[in-house]
Amino acid sequence: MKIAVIGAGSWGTALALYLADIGHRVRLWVYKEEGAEDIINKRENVIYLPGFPFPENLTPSFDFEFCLDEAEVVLTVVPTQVYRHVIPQFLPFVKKDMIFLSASKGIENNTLKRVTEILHEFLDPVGVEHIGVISGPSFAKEVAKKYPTAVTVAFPDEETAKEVQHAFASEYFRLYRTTDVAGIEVCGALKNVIALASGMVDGLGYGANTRAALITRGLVEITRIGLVLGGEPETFPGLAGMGDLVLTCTSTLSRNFSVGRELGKGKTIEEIMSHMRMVAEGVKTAISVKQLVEKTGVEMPISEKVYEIIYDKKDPKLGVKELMTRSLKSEKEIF
Ligand SMILES: NC(=O)C1=CN([C@@H]2O[C@H](COP(=O)(O)OP(=O)(O)OC[C@H]3O[C@@H](n4cnc5c(N)ncnc54)[C@H](O)[C@@H]3O)[C@@H](O)[C@H]2O)C=CC1
Ligand SMILES: O=C(CO)COP(=O)(O)O
Repeated sequence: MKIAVIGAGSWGTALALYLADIGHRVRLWVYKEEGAEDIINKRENVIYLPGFPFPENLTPSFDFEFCLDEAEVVLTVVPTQVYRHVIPQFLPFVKKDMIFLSASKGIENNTLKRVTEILHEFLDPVGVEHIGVISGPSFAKEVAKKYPTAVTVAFPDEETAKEVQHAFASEYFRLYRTTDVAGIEVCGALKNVIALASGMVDGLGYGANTRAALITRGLVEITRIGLVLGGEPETFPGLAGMGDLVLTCTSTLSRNFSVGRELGKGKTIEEIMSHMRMVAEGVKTAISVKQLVEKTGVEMPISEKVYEIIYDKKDPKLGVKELMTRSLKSEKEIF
């Protein structure tokens, strides 16, 4: 297949390398920023994913027209909050039979749109029919190292999901398919906020008990809002739900976990972000979650606490205490 990957961060690059490795023709759009010329000239992502040279069927470029030319699949992998600025730049080169697939994990601030909803806003007028999402437990570096990985691909119509599933699968990258686009996207976005909380309790010096409680109750919280936002119940225990939640809540490879850990140790978000070039989507998604709670009335105590710690500068230790001393509940209560 001819594939355009929009966004040469660590995940866009890992996916581009992977898809080239299994024989597709891949063009990788690179955002023009300091040092980005090196990615093109050295044919290696020396900024975001060093150590993995590009094969000959993977071409990095700053030019959208070149990247989208003849593309059958367009994989979008930029940070959630910049989609609205990036899409208009490639829109003139979109053809209606292109398949769009988001690999980003977040919810846009203020509009509270999932990434495929942002894509629909721009691509529906062009007549693009197939817009889906790929998500699941998948650290870029581990995919680049070809470690066996399993993710989920979702499209509203099963046939397109099946087509992408088969085109993308290999002996070290396995895909499951579903039609639950909303559920998959909500899982991918919200696990980042819980991963921040998991990092915080690690930074505070708490142990495995605390982390296990957080993951379990985090999944309840994700399920609760996910169902309200149209997700299907089977999605939440799956790869994009429980799978990715466990991955990012337990590994220092996760940027969200790592940022949470620094917050737990007492640093402010401003200090942490000042020397971080990569994106930790949960930091912005926490704002969307607060807005979602206000809009829907759904209770999301862990995520709300993450917001308060980041933005209201609440002491993380106090945050944990407040969570632990909430009114006592039945475990059967989801809502
Ligand atoms: N890194 C990973 O292991 C995984 C990341 N993701 C998701 O992929 C998405 C992209 O993240 P990463 O590839 O990790 O990025 P990254 O954190 O490695 O790099 C940031 C990327 O954002 C780009 N960027 C910054 N400002 C921009 C702008 N104004 N316009 C266009 N691009 C801009 C940078 O050029 C760079 O490519 C996120 O939603 C993330 O949650 C999903 C699965 C795994
Ligand atoms: O989503 C991811 C792995 O599935 C990556 O998580 P981080 O963005 O926290 O690094």
